[in-house]
Amino acid sequence: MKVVSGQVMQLMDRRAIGEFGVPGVELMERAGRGCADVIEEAFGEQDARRAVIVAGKGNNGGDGFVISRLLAERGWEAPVLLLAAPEAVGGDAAANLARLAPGTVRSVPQGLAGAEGLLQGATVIVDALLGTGMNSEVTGVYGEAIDMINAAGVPVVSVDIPSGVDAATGKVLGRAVRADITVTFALAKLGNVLYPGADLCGRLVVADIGMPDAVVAEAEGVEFVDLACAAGLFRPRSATAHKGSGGHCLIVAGSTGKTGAAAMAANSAQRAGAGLVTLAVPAALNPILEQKTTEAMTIPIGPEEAGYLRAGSLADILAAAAIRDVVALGPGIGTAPSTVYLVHSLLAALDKPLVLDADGLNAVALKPELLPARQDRVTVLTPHPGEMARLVGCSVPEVEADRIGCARAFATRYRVYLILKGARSIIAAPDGSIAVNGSGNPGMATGGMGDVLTGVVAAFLGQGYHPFAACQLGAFVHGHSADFLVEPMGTQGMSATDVQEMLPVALASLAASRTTATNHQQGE
Ligand SMILES: NC(=O)C1=CN([C@@H]2O[C@H](COP(=O)(O)OP(=O)(O)OC[C@H]3O[C@@H](n4cnc5c(N)ncnc54)[C@H](OP(=O)(O)O)[C@@H]3O)[C@@H](O)[C@H]2O)[C@@H](O)CC1
Ligand SMILES: [K+]
Repeated sequence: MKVVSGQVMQLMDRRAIGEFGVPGVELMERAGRGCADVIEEAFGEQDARRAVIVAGKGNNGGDGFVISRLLAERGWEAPVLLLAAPEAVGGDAAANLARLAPGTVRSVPQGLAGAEGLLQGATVIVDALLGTGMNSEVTGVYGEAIDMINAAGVPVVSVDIPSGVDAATGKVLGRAVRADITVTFALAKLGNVLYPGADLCGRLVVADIGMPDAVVAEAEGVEFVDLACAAGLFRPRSATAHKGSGGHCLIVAGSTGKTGAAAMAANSAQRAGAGLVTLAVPAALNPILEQKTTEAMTIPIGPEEAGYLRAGSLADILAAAAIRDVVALGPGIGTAPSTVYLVHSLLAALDKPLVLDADGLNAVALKPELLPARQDRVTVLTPHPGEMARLVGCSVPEVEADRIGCARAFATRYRVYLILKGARSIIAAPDGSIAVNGSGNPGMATGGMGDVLTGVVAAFLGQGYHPFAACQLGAFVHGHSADFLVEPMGTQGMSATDVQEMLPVALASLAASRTTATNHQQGE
């Protein structure tokens, strides 16, 4: 599903009106109708049908006037609380304001004192205060109205985006409405899918407002990776599959005290569909990993007493990589100077697609200028915000303030693919393309989850997926697998190993979604 910023949506509206001759008032009519239909479907069965529309002076409010008129035509009581003087409303919104029956609108430009009673007995509140045109922190009467809506204890339907949420970033500007349903138009906005906006939207419905296909196709946006998107990217195994066609992953991992990271990365690669997995581990840890893993093969690296990877093992690792399809480097390797030197040497010398995580990333952060030495070879980085901050040389709050911008800038500058982890992981490609992962839950906030992701992404790369697809699938399947665990175990105490063991179930669900989609197409 394509997702755009509020600014891009406004450009799309202008193109539809200017180049394709769709009248703005018609777009507003369709937007209002889309909301009214959702309201009718969700709340229309109730005996008392009273929708209170809280409207601002812009076109978001204009949508609200259409909703009021259409619901009234369908037998609803649909009063409007307008937070501006009627004269302050202009354009298409003014045209729709003029079409409301006398007595429908109560205008309160100065404040809400005395207007609280209007919400009493409401079946639903329609939040039509602010949409893509919000341009500053919410204060004054708009802020009061948001507080009043949130305190009313009545279901809320937000028009386009919960008022107070920035459509470009999902951030709350001052305060924001908490909606039960949000009806957005033509395409979802970034603020509908990025946190905290995503959480404030409740159930998201994308209403078709007849935006011309060319305008939708040419709009600059990002891909939101949901089940349908991931299923479309996924290639189930063919009937003639053999272990050679599943790809062979080499996982270079582990140091004393961190054998679990190596085991989880290897086991997750296998659970995500890798044909074969080999672990290259410090020699002293080999007996432990022989025990911890069953399907994976292991290669002891370095002298017998070695509890960490050393620079002198470069040739051995290159030889191991030469007969494998993809290398994952970093889980649990530690930050010993000799290990860091080894990572730096491998960057240039490894002639295979490479996934770098954890201490592999910390080593790269010391010399990111080495990344271009990989030239056309595929490199995937999977940093969490702390690792991203180290890579860029900034603070974690700076990364979090603009996750998409930060991921895109690094990926394009260093010609790498990057998965910036966190709620709604951002996937960036060297050409600047962005995808936002839609799966996952707070249960994943625990150690080892990154090692699982590394194994999963390596498995998809090893199977020959395009790197951008491998990153999208890797991130989605990782979160989707964890989502299957929420019902039986909640979000506290879920472990990375639990997620690893659920990976085949997540893959099966992608395959099933593909089959359903194909059946639908054939049935059409
Ligand atoms: N264009 C189209 O054809 C279609 C658009 N559609 C709908 O239009 C919406 C976008 O409409 P929009 O551009 O009029 O902006 P909107 O979100 O209503 O708010 C802007 C108004 O609020 C004000 N304001 C801003 N920030 C504020 C704040 N913090 N606190 C208080 N006030 C603030 C600002 O005033 P200003 O500061 O500029 O004086 C301005 O007057 C979009 O989300 C969708 O619902 C659909 O009908 C489909 C067709
Ligand atoms: K709104």
